[in-house]
Amino acid sequence: MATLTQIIENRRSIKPAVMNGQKIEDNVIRELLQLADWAPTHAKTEPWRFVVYAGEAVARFCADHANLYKENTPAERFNQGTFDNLTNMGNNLSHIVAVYMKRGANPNIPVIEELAATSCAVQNILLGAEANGIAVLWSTGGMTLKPAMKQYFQLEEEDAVLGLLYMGYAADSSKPGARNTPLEQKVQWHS
Ligand SMILES: Cc1cc2nc3c(=O)[nH]c(=O)nc-3n(C[C@H](O)[C@H](O)[C@H](O)COP(=O)(O)O)c2cc1C
Repeated sequence: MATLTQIIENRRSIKPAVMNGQKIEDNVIRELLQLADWAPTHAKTEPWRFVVYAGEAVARFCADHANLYKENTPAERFNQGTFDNLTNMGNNLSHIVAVYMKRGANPNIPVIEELAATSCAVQNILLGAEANGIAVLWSTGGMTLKPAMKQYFQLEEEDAVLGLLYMGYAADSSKPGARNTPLEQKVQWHS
């Protein structure tokens, strides 16, 4: 069994294009959502929300996503390749989990904390997926961050979509990672 350090270091973003069509059991997705639900949360607002697309709903969501792009893009900027990409995004994957932050009613908790907590929930999913040999891409592509997607999920003004998790299996999910900036340049250490 991999150690937590190995799981963190080995986790990589895996694009849907290299996923192989193999399906994840719904129960495994539920277990990953359970991990997400253990994220830290200031004042216990628990702002993370998930919309899971499985089975035939995957293709339906991808078609909706492509149509959102078409309906909200001026004709002169519309790109058929982008439309086709969004339409076909689900072809090789298993589940799509849309993640959004539901702004709580506690005004003492700033939005940044709700976003931070929801991001922690996503990382729990990513690490749980890595531990289970599941490939994931956290994507903000297409219409994910656009107002049209917020409307699609019927969100309020202060809520926010954080991303779409494209999940499946891939033959090689253990490519070495790379970081451009040495850690030393990101850390100030006072003692
Ligand atoms: C908030 C967020 C949004 C991302 N959106 C995209 C995306 O739209 N498309 C994509 O290919 N990768 C996306 N990624 C994945 C990053 O490209 C990836 O994490 C980065 O290249 C580092 O690689 P690693 O995750 O394998 O360490 C996103 C990552 C984060 C954290």
